[in-house]
Parts: sequence; C-alpha cells; structure tokens
Amino acid sequence: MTWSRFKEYFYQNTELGLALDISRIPFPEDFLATKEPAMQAAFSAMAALESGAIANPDEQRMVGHYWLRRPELAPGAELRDAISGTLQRIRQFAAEVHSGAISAPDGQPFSHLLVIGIGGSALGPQLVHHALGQPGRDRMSVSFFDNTDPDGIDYALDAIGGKLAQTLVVVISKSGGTAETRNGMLEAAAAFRAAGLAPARHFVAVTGEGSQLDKVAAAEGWLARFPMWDWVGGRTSELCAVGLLPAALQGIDIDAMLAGAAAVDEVTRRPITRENPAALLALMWHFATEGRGAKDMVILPYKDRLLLFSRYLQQLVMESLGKELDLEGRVVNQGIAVYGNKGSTDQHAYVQQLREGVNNFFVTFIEVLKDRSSSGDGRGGRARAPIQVEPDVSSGDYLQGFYLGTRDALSEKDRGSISLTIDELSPRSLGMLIALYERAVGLYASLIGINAYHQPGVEAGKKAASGVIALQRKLLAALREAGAPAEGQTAEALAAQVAGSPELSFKVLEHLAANGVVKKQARTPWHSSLYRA
Ligand SMILES: O=P(O)(O)OC[C@H]1O[C@](O)(CO)[C@@H](O)[C@@H]1O
Repeated sequence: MTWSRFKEYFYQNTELGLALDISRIPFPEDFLATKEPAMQAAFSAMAALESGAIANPDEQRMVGHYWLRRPELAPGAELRDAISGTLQRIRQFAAEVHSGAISAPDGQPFSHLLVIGIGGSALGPQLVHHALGQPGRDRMSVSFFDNTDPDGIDYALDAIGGKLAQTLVVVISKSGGTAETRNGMLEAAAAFRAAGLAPARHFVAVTGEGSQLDKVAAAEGWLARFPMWDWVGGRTSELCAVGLLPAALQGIDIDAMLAGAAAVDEVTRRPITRENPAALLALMWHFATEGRGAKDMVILPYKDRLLLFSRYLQQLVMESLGKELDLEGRVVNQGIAVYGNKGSTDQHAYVQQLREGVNNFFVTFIEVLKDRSSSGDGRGGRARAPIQVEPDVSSGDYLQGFYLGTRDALSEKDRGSISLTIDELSPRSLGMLIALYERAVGLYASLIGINAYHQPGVEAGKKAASGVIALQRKLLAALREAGAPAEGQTAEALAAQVAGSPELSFKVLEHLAANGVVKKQARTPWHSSLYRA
C-alpha cells in the first residue's frame, strides 16, 4: 500500500482519540463517490430512526439506543425522564451498595456481584467487566451465569464459594422469559437457599415492565427492579441499565462511557461520509463483502482486555445483519460472519491460514496506543513502569511491532485490512467503540436494505427446544406408566408410543440415562438398547 493512498484515506480525530485507516481495503478511487447516494439515504434513514420513527417495522417499535447517551434527543418528555431517572437510580443504587446503606442481610457490605443473563443481556457486561476491571481494586468482584449449563453454573458458584452471603445478584432479561436466564436465576436461588440465605434479599432485576421476571421480582420483593425498554434492542443495550448497572456496581465510571458514546454519536451523525468513521466502516464492509457477506470479518484487537470485543461484535453484527429477507420481502440471506480473538496471540494460531490459506475474510485490527493503564484513565489503575525487554524496546513496542508486521504480511498477499486506533482503553473509549459499531451496523443495514433491529430467526431454535422438553416429559410419562415392560423399551418403540421423532427420542433418552434419570441396558446394535424408568 502506498503512502499516498494512506494519506488520502486515513481518518484521524484527535479530539476523540480515534483513527481509522481504510487504505488497505482495495476499493477503487471512485468507490466512495459511487456509493454516495446510497450513503446519503442511509444517513436519512438513521436520522429518522433517531427522531423516533418506527425503524423496526416488524415489531412496530422505535429504536432508541442513541437516546441513552443524549436523553434530550428522545421524543417526548416521558421517555427523556425515564432515561435520566433510571440513570440517576443506577448511580444512587451503586453508591448505596458501595457505602453499605444497601447491605447483605448479615450487615456486611455486598462485595461480590453475580450477573445472570444471556446474549445481549450478558455480552456487553462481560466485555466491560473484562476490558475495564481492575482485579483487587474494583468495588465489587464479578462473575456471570450466561448459559443453562449446570456444570458452568457450578463452576461459577464454586468460585464464589464463601462469598455467597455477600453476593448481590443482578438478573437481566429484556423479555423476562428467556429460559437460560430463568434457569440460572432458579439455580442461583437454590444455592442461596441451600446456604440458609433468602434470595430476595440479594436479587435485583433488569427487565421489561410487566415481564415474567418483573412479576417474580415484584412478588418476591427483590431489592430493586430496573427497566429495560422495548425500544432498546438486546444487542444495543450496553448503555442502558443492562450494562450500566453491573459496571457502576463494579466501580467503573459509567458517565465516561456514556460521554464517549455521545461524542462518537455526534461525529457519526454528520452526513459527510469522508469525515464519518461509522460510514467509512460500513462502506468498507460493503466493498470487502460485495454487500452480500462474501467475506468474513476477523476482529483482531492487539490488546488482551479487548478479547471479548469480537464476541460482542459477533452478536451485534450477525444478529443484526443475518437476515433471510430484505425490506421488500425478497429472499437475500444476508449477513457477515464475525470472529476473532486477540493479537499477537492469534499469530501463533490461525494467522497462518489468514496469510496463506483461503482468502475469504478481511481483518479489522484494533490498536491501542497507550500500553499500560494509569490512574489518569478513569479506571483508577496503577501504572507499572515499563521495563526494557531489549535495549530501547518494551513489551508494548513488540505488541505494536507484531500488529504492524502482521498487517504488512497480510497486505503482501492481497488480504485486506482496516485499522482502528484508539489512544487508550478507558471507559470513554470503550463507550466510543460501542457507539461506533452500533452506527456502522445501522448504516450498513440501510446500504443493503434490511431490518437490523429484529431477530426472527432466533425464535425457531427456541420453539424447537421447547418441543424437545415436551417430548422428554412424554417419554418419562410413558416409561413410568404402570404397564410399561419391566425389561425396558427401545427408543424407537417409545417414540412410536408418544408419537415423537425416534432420533430426538434416542438423544433425549441417552441424556436422561447418562444423568441417572432413566436406566439403560446397552445392546448391540445400539438402537436395540432398552430404556426403563
Ligand atoms: O434479554 P433477553 O430477553 O433475555 O434476551 C437475551 C437475548 O436473546 C435474544 O433475544 C436472542 O434469543 C437476543 O436478541 C437477546 O439479547
């Protein structure tokens, strides 16, 4: 890549502490001009969304995550008050937990936080916790249940160990009916009861008003309930109570996160493509993937603390863009696959394929200029003096060397990359990154004509899962019937009896047998094995 192309396309905003280099995506000189009409249409759609239009037509909902950091932009006093009032309650609640005004039933301060949620109700809090936490210095230590895996739940509970009595639990679910989160809540409540503790005196809910979770929390008299509004999507919820409450409890400066997001919103709201990093990102995605997901987006932050960013973006991008139909109802099967981890660790894993294997991706490098956190970055961190690992060279210099080296090595083999640079990793810059990608996804969705704000595909898996649970109940009832043969029955015979799928019945019975719920007599061939109660 040439210096002149770099100079032409490098975007730097020193006020924000953000830079974007698109020069290594090989778009032709006329690309931005060709796309300008579509980009202007995307800016207009975004302006309509921000002013409260029904931007999610399927669900007849407004899409308001941008209002979370500038409540005054929300349409109507009621919404504005709800946003500001909730923010104030979050600050107040966290302050009272920290001061001990809200304390554990034994009078001790709450020192540990267990967050229960999944998808958009966990990924943001997990990202922020890992990116900004200061182990040993945070106001509270934090752990997560983000699945219905009993072993994972036990792992987290074992790690909490003796701190359970001083553990505050935040259960997060927009719908309030997500099975994994409900199960996590029930498992946590059982653990509290087993330790002689009353769950309601430890639990807090973040959920939609009137949801199942909201009703349980109200009925049981939980410590507090915070709202999750229908105009905030799960994957764009980090900057409402979903993300802000856990972050504030951990001791992270949530106002700096909001300010960072607001600052990027301000810049990326402007309809001047060349000065708008979200628009430039969206256009690069369009070029690199031919506007149809032809290539994967590999996210490579050269910063351990941003390890979870690719996972966070995976949901944001893939749940938003992975759609069967466009806005006209045509089958388009859109999307961009996202994966990644961190550099330079990945250089010793999959970068081999990126350089020499199938050329089906483009990389986004994320560079953080400042190597070590310091007390000046809003996280209260302690800066260790850099040591020299070689004369005049630090570990951080190596990290940058590997980033620049890998980037060149990929360019040499015609593998495109974008570089995003932030000055330092802080609450403010993390808020900026979140806002930047939220808007890039929204603009890209307009460019390809899809609704980024619904997720109809997710329902299919949920429905199928409840079908499996219903089948399990029927199989168990059949096995427990008075006249059931004492020697047992095959999966096929049981399936016929309950009018279920033989394959699903076999899988369910194998799982029940492995967990001692049913007895299995193994036979050869495997499908003649017998199961009994
Ligand atoms: O917050 P909820 O309603 O529990 O949903 C969790 C996640 O599940 C999804 O709806 C997908 O099933 C995501 O969009 C969402 O972030």
